[in-house]
Amino acid sequence: MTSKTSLDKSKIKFLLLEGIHPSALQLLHNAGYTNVESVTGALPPEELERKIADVHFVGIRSRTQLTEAVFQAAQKLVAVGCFCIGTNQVDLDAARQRGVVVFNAPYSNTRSVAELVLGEAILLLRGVPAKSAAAHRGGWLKTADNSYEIRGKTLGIVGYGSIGTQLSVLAEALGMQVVFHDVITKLPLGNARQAASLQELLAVSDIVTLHVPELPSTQWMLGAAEIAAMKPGAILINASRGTVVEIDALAAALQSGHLHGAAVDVFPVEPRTNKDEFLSPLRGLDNVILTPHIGGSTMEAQANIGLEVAEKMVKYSDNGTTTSAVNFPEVALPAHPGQKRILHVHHNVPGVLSAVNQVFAQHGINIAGQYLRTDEKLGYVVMDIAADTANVPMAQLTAIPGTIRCRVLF
Ligand SMILES: NC(=O)C1=CN([C@@H]2O[C@H](COP(=O)(O)OP(=O)(O)OC[C@H]3O[C@@H](n4cnc5c(N)ncnc54)[C@H](O)[C@@H]3O)[C@@H](O)[C@H]2O)C=CC1
Ligand SMILES: O=C(O)CCC(=O)C(=O)O
Repeated sequence: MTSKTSLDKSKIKFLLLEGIHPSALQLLHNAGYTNVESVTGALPPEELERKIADVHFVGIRSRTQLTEAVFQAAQKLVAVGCFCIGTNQVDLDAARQRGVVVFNAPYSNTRSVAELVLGEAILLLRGVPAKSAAAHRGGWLKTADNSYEIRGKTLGIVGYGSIGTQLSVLAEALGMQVVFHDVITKLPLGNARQAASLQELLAVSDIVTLHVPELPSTQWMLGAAEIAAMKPGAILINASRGTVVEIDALAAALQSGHLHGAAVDVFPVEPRTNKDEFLSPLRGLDNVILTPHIGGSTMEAQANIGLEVAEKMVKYSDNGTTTSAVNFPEVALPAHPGQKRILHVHHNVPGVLSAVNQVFAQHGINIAGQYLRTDEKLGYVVMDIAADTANVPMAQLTAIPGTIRCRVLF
């Protein structure tokens, strides 16, 4: 159980890792948060644990692993901003157990990923990666053999969410037939159709592209058997997560000629910084486009993500708003000017709200506004009380059984 009173804005420390776009820094500064440290790459675990000890807000992308040990070291942390879609790099339960809110940007780089995948599909169907590699070595592979238009080909999309559906629309505009597989029954856009199973999708697709999150159920979902079930001469694209495809099985299928080509943006192990060496069994295969996890790395996407996630962190810091948090009940209590605001985070067990209200009643403190939201594990209540309340009974509020964190915001 922890309790603290809000700090002056200049004392609230932000740590932004992995080269987050300057739009985030600008937004934080404009909102009065000037104590911001920006770091280009991801930090090694020990350095991260040391650095995060006095940080209130941390911003990361996909390479920083926020583990139980990191949260243990981050005693002052109140929120995490994932400047990306995926949140698999964060131990969301460890964060929630400590009352740490996690935000992300669920849509800002969707279009960038969809465009890259489509571009790669066209290049691979024409054998461009291999022809380009040969030309760099002085070769000249002028031939139409094994070169195809994208028009009329079948695109198999695994994971028909934000990226999958965006890609579906773009692919149909180019004359492709779209078939998708999802664990949920989804409304097909345009002329797309939902396959009865992953096996059916693999059997009919000329290009298979993966857009599922990293989950226990998606781990290694494309292994040797699934790759063998793809059409001979098909193409595989993975811009989801590196744990979705068995990379050795993919390398073998490319070497044997079963697959015509592949584009891979995400890997089971990725270098932490741009100075670290990239190691992969796919290196040296000319029919493979290898990219350094840049599916969402466009100036447009990064600038928008910077604004979106920084704004979410500012709103949480300024007034306790958790709208669109990924691990927390969503609360947005309108400001009641001139009043004190208290945040109380607790385990979702019976009686906590009633105990909180009893504490205020005992002290004759009237509650001007109160908003409680719960999920299956957590309760989060934001309360406004009269500004002239001389002493907020923090010790009593914090002592209520089930309390995780209680603080006076302003
Ligand atoms: N390469 C890159 O730079 C980027 C990679 N990504 C990755 O792409 C993933 C997908 O992003 P969004 O489309 O925004 O996510 P989303 O959550 O909108 O869609 C994911 C879809 O996958 C489905 N799904 C989940 N488990 C499945 C399974 N076992 N089989 C079939 N379908 C399953 C879900 O029902 C959902 O429809 C992200 O979770 C992230 O890991 C996202 C952005 C950039
Ligand atoms: O841009 C990044 O660092 C990560 C992009 C990504 O994989 C995501 O948004 O989930």
